[in-house]
Amino acid sequence: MSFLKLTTAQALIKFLNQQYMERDGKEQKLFKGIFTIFGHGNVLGMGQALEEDSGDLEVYQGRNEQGMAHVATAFAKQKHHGQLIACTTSVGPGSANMVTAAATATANNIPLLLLTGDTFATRQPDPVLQQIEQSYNLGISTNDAFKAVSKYWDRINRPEQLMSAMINAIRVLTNQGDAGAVTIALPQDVQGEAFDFPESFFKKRVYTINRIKPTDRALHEAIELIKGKKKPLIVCGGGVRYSEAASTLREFAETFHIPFAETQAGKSAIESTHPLNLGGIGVTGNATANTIAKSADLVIGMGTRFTDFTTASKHLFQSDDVDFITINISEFHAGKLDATQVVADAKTALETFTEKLNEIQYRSSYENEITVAKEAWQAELKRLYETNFKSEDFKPEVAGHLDDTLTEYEEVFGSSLTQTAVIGAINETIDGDAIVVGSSGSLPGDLQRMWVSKAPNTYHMEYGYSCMGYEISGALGAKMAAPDQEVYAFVGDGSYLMLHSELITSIQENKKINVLLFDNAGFGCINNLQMGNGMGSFGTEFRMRDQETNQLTGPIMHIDYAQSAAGYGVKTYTARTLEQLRDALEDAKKQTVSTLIDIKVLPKTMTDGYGAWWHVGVAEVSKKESIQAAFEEKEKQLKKARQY
Ligand SMILES: Cc1ncc(C[n+]2csc(CCOP(=O)(O)OP(=O)(O)O)c2C)c(N)n1
Ligand SMILES: O=C1C[C@@H](O)[C@H](O)[C@@H](O)C1=O
Ligand SMILES: [Mg+2]
Repeated sequence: MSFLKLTTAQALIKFLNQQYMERDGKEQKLFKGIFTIFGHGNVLGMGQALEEDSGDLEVYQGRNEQGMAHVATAFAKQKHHGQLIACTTSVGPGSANMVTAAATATANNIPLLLLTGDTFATRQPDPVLQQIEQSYNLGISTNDAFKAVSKYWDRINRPEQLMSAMINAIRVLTNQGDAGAVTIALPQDVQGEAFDFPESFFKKRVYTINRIKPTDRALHEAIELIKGKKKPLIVCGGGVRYSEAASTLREFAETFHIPFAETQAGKSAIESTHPLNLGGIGVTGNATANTIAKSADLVIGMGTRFTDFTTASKHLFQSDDVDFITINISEFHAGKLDATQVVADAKTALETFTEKLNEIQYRSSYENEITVAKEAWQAELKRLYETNFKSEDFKPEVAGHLDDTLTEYEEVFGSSLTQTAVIGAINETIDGDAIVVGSSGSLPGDLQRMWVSKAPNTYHMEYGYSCMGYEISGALGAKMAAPDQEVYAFVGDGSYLMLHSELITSIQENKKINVLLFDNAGFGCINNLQMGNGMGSFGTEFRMRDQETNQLTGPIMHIDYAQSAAGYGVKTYTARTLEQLRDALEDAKKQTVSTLIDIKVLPKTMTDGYGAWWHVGVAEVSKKESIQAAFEEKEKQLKKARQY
C-alpha cells in the first residue's frame, strides 16, 4: 500500500476533487468549488491547503457565512443535487452564522457540505478566542449547534478520522431521499496536522442517481387502488424535479387524463399552461388546484413532503372516500398521511405505473371540470394583473385591515402600485427561460399562485424553511448553476434588510443577478396573519417610534434602497408606476452587472384566500372579541382536518 503525507485539510481538498456524479451518462465533478470566509479557525489549515493546491475547485469569497451557504444550497437545488459547492468557515461566530443555512438545506433535503473550523483538539491554548467554554462539558463548541440541523455531523479530532467521516459525508450528500446539511467540524490544530493517508482514499469515486424501483407488492397495491378511483389528483413535488421525471409525469398525466397540482418545490417541472397543470396547491395555492383537490378521491403525492402549506394543514382533501398514494424515494416521507406507500424514484415509479395502467386501460372520469376551473383562474389572474388603487371600485386583496391607511402609504411611497399588478407586469416582461427565485414573506404565495412558468426548472422557491435572506444568495446560486439564464430574486423589504450581502459577491464574481425588491414598508404577510386572526397591527409595519405613545406607530419609514445598492456598484432603478417598472425591466436585461429595482408596493395588495385553511397558534384566551372569534373559527376548522 502506498501513502501520501498530507495535512488533514490538504487530504480533505484532495478527496473532494476526486468525487464525481454521473447523470444520464454524463460525468462531472461533484464539487464545483468552495466558499470561504477565513479566520484564525480555518485560514492556516483549510486556507493553506486551498492556496497550495485547490485542484479543480473554484475558490469563492463569501460575505456572510449564512449567505454563502445559501448560495451553495441554491446551486445544488438548481443543479438537482448533481453538483455541489462546499463552504468553509472559521471557528465560533463564523460557524454559528451558518447554522440557519444548514437548517434551510436540511429542511429542503438539499445537500450542503459545511466545513467548520473548531477549537483545538489538544485543548492546550484553551480558551481560544471565540471559544464558548461550557463548564459542564469542555468537549462542546459552537459546532455542536449544527447537530440539530444536519443530516450528518462529525468532528475530526485525529487526522485519520477524516477518511471514515468523508465517506459518510458523501453517502449522505448523494442520497437523493435523505440529503441535507453535512457538517464536518475541523479543529484548528488538526487541520494542519499531517498523516500518512493511504492513496486508496483518494481514488476516483463516481456516484449516480439511485433509481429505486417500487416493490411488486407496493406496485400492486397502488394499481389496485387507482383502478377503483375516478378523480385522482397528482401532487407534483420537488422530487419530480430532482429525479428529472418531468417528461415521464407529462406522459403519465396525459395518458390517463390525471390532473396535477404543484408544490412550491415542484412548480415549473411542466409549464403552467399545460391543460392538466392546475398550478399551485394548498395554503398558497390557487382556486383551480384547491377546488379540484376538495373532491379528489385519490391524491398521488410524487416527491412531496406533504407540508402544511401543501395539504392546508391536512384540511384540503375533503372527499369522504379520499385515499393517498405517496411515491417517494424517502421511506420517511412516503410514510405520511397513512398512505399506500411506494418507496421509489419518481421517474422509475411513473414508468412502472404507466405500464400497469396501460394494461387495464385506465382513464380518470374527469369531464370538463379541469378546463372550467382553469378558465376561471385565467379570469382571476387577469383581474389580479389589473388591480388599480386609483379605480373607483378598488378593494385591497386583503381587505378590512389597513384600508384607511393605504393613502398614507401612497403618499410616502409616491406610488400606488399593487403587488399583484407588479407581478403580472414582470411575468409578461422578463424572458420565458428566466429563473425566478424566492423564499419568504408574501411573495412565495403570490408566485405559487400567479407565476406562469414557461420553461422547465425556472421556478426556484425555497419554501421548506422559508428562510428570510435566502432570496439574493439563492439567486446567485441559481446563476452560478445556470449562467446562461437571467435570474431574478423576488424579495420583500424585510427579507432584503435581513440579508443581502451576497449581492456584492455577485458583482465580484461577474454573475449578474436581478433583484426585484418589493418594498411595502413592513413584514407584510405577518401583518396579514396577525390582523386576519383578530390582532391589531402590532410590530409588523415599519413605522418610527412615536415619542408620545412610545410605540412603533409613528410615520412610515421611507428607505431609498436603489440609492443604497447603487453604492455597491449595482445598476439600480426605482419603479413607482407600471411603465417605469417595464422600462426598468427592459433596461436591466441589457446590463451585464447585477441590477436592483426598488418597487414600492401598497401593503394588502398581495393575493389572499382561494379556499385553503392554515392551522396557526391562535390565543385561547384574550380580552379581544376578534381573537376569541378567531380561536373559535380555528377550532371549527380543525374538526374538519385529518388528525395525522
Ligand atoms: C429568518 C426568518 N426570520 C423570521 C421569519 C418569519 N417571517 C416570515 S415572513 C416575515 C416578514 C417578511 O417581510 P418582507 O420580506 O418584507 O415580505 P412581505 O411579507 O412584506 O412581502 C417574517 C418576519 C422567517 N421566515 N425567516
Ligand atoms: O411565518 C411565515 C408566514 C408565511 O406567510 C411566510 O411566507 C413565511 O416566510 C413565514 O415564515
Ligand atoms: Mg415587506
